[in-house]
Amino acid sequence: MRMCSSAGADIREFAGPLRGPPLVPLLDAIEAGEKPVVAAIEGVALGGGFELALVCHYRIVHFKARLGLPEVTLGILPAAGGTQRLPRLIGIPAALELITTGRHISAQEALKLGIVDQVTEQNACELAVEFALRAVAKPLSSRRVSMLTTPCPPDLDALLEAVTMQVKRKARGVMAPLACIQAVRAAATMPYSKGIKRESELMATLFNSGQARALQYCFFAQRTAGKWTLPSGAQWNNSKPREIRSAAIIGLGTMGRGIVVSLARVGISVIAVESEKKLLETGKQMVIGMLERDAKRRGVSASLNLLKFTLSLQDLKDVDLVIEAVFEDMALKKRVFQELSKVCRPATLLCTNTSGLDVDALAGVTDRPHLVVGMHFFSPAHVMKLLEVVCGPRSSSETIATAMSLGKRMGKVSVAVGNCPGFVGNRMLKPYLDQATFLLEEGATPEQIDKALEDFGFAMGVFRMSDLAGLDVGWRVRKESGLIGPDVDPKNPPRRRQGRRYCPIPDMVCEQGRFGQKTGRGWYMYDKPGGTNAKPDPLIQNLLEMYRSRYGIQPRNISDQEIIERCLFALANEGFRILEDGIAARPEDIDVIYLFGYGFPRHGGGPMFYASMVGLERVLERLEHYHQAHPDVPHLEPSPLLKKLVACGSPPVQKWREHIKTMHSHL
Ligand SMILES: CCCCCCCCCCCCC[C@H](O)CC(=O)SCCNC(=O)CCNC(=O)[C@H](O)C(C)(C)COP(=O)(O)OP(=O)(O)OC[C@H]1O[C@@H](n2cnc3c(N)ncnc32)[C@H](O)[C@@H]1OP(=O)(O)O
Repeated sequence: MRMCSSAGADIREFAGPLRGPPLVPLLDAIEAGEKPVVAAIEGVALGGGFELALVCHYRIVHFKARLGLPEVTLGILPAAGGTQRLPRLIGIPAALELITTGRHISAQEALKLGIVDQVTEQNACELAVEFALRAVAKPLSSRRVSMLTTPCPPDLDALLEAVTMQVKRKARGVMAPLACIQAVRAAATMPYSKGIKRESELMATLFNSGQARALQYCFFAQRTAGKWTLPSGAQWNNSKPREIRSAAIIGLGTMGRGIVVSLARVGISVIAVESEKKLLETGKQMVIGMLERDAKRRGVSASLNLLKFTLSLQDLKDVDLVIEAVFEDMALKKRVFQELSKVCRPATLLCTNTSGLDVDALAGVTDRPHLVVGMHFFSPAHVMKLLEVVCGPRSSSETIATAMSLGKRMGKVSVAVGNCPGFVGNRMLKPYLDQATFLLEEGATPEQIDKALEDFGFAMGVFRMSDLAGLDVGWRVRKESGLIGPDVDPKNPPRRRQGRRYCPIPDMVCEQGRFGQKTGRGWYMYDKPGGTNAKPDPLIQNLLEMYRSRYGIQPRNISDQEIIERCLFALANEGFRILEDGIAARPEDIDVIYLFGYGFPRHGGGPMFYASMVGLERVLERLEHYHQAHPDVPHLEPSPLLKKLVACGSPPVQKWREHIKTMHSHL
């Protein structure tokens, strides 16, 4: 049997009624056949493709092939016998690890684990034919994997318990890995005929679950997100990116260092620029350390020869692309861009790593606005997968294509977005953070809000995340935007700014020098500056109590449901506005940004998919309810697009585009 490449079942088919003959009896029949069947595997054998290989009597694999059972990442389990055959073939511990993580393995690892019989650098198909001819005379009984007895460790229960705990810790609230463990237990404790029934029952519980729908949506959303289009008709598949051989990074702070590492490890020459000798030296040492650790982990040599460190912008005259990563200050960035305009050759692309400033205003101070684009990395930039490519109204299609392709080369999930304050991710963060602090005023604690969000599946609750990011960043932005400081009208009521509700608690926390993990104190307390172990701080509790009594706020019990609804529906509501404004082209783009940049749980699909899963009508009703209770919070007022979608019968996410008037207008 030749398997050029099989990615398994067609995932799109899971959305509708399943067609075709049932797979399990078909596979059982191949295995039970009297003629030897040899699988020749090239490319990939994943999911159902791998399960098909498991019913063959022998497996020959090309050395570049990859194998795996990634079903768990789609919210399901390998339901064509995979959970029953793999443990029989390689034992419980190894099978559990592969099935519960869904990771792909190389041909060499498959050989080591005993999954395949031979790895070849030649044509796998030709070798398989030779193999089959030799196998004709041999008995097949020991080659029928379903007939084997599962090698069972003596401490099976303890092992399964340990893996269950590990899975629960890593993937809180996720159903599929737990069902996988139960299916593997069946392989250890039941004959194949019963185990396969158990596999099918477990699959049935997962198959129609919201989690499976969300995870399968994420699979396609991630692939859709790279497919940008502009109103001009220019798009991902008709715009040629430029080849980037050399780049320069301005600023060796946390972001700059991460970007240097991301570029150098994919073979791009990098010139790193700092303004002072001491900063340059510190940055250089840190970059070298990061690259060396990264290379050691990947078993390659560190590409230090690609790096150059300098104090002079003059050294950038020949680079293909510059990424500015200086302090988040518009005047400073403008000075840098003016200088770059003078120094760099006319064809050099000028990119900014701003997390929310106007990319077009920066383009406006250069001699080449069409070659200016935002490349918003997420911290730490060498670890986080997300890249927002911010398209100004004057960015050319070639510039966008180049930034998107460079992101892909660096292993990022790149999403093209429009230019507005905060772009997509940080613009949506504002209403989310506001709701969290309003809930504090009303009676919740940081740990209660974080727990509700972490139980929902977020990698980190909003306060722990803010402590990690640094509270001073937002404080500075609020000062610059006149929300605090001398510009505030003294007649302004204390908990209102610019005509709407304002919570000053985050400012009060910063006034005490509590900037988060880096100062050892923030919304939580830590063992030391830079510590990561967050503990509730009685001082924050006191601050909240004093604050409430000063403003006569009677604290009330707030349910987890209210926390989730107010934080997440406000988040999605801003997402609808972003779609209306044409800042994101598709709901999938917003979801991918939140999945890869903000720790939104994959099994929730992202804020927009989550809203559709809850039901748009319900989201609208709850937002109306909360807006009525808090009329001074405009973010809670349901967006016109949400209302329109509900009026149109709440179409699925993939159909929202048909209802959005201004699609692409700002990209
Ligand atoms: C009450 C009801 C009871 C119901 C019981 C039901 C029982 C049903 C019995 C079912 C039997 C189960 C069989 C099996 O166990 C289930 C499966 O096999 S699930 C599928 C598992 N496979 C995967 O998860 C693989 C997914 N794909 C990948 O990992 C990668 O795509 C790749 C194959 C490694 C290739 O990667 P790249 O080269 O980077 O390319 P892309 O990722 O960009 O993909 C290119 C293109 O292909 C599309 N695509 C890839 N795989 C699939 C797939 N399996 N199905 C559909 N489409 C796929 C991908 O989307 C890209 O297309 P584009 O989106 O760009 O148009």
